[in-house]
Amino acid sequence: MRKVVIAGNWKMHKTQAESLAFLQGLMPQLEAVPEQREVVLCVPFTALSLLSEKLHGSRVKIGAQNVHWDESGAYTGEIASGMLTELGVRYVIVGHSERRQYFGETDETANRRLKAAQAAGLTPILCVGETKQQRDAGETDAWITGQIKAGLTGIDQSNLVIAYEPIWAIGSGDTCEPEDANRVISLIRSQLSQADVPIQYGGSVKPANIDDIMAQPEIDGVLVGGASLEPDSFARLIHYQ
Ligand SMILES: O=C[C@H](O)COP(=O)(O)O
Repeated sequence: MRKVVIAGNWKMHKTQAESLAFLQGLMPQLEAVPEQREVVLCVPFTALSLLSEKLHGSRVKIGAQNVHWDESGAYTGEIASGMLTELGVRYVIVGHSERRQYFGETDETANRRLKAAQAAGLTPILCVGETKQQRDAGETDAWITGQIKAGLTGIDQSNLVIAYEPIWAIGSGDTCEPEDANRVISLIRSQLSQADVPIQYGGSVKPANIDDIMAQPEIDGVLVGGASLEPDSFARLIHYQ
């Protein structure tokens, strides 16, 4: 049976003080989360240490939002895998569309980051997704197929999560129809050599649509931005029906 992974991506939000306030609201709502659901919070580098300590032994695993491919070196502003594992970080987002759009990341650099993450024992969450223009041109399937092929070259699929995030659905309130997301995720799964890789959907997931999204047979979880920033909202996503 495939694992379900419900992950929040805080992006560039929350100071340490704000992170603590979030935890105060979330902690009482972590009881009775079904065993097979993995709950992850991918937080800014500056909050990793604090949250890792506070959430130790809880149902919530900590994730980072990026990792460099080298173990150390002259890479100003970058963070190495060993710096994350030392803090108890378990997951790391790789190749998010915002990294690709604003910071020049590519399938090739995503692939290198994935390898470094896995070598350190981190579970990478590889993000793929098409633009509105590509979707309207009927290029979604070819684009996603190419991203998966390039991103996963030489990757161990036994320690991997994939997130399908159509770029036009991110932060827009314009969610992909659950059946449509299910179809693309099925296409991604058909390209994998391992059957048990969890594949998430991401893009304007919120309490109002989580149940419909998680009812789809191919969708194994969600990667959530905006709706992961408030404890009550994130708790509702964790406790989807
Ligand atoms: O990583 C999360 C995605 O970019 C989705 O963000 P969103 O839930 O705010 O649309």
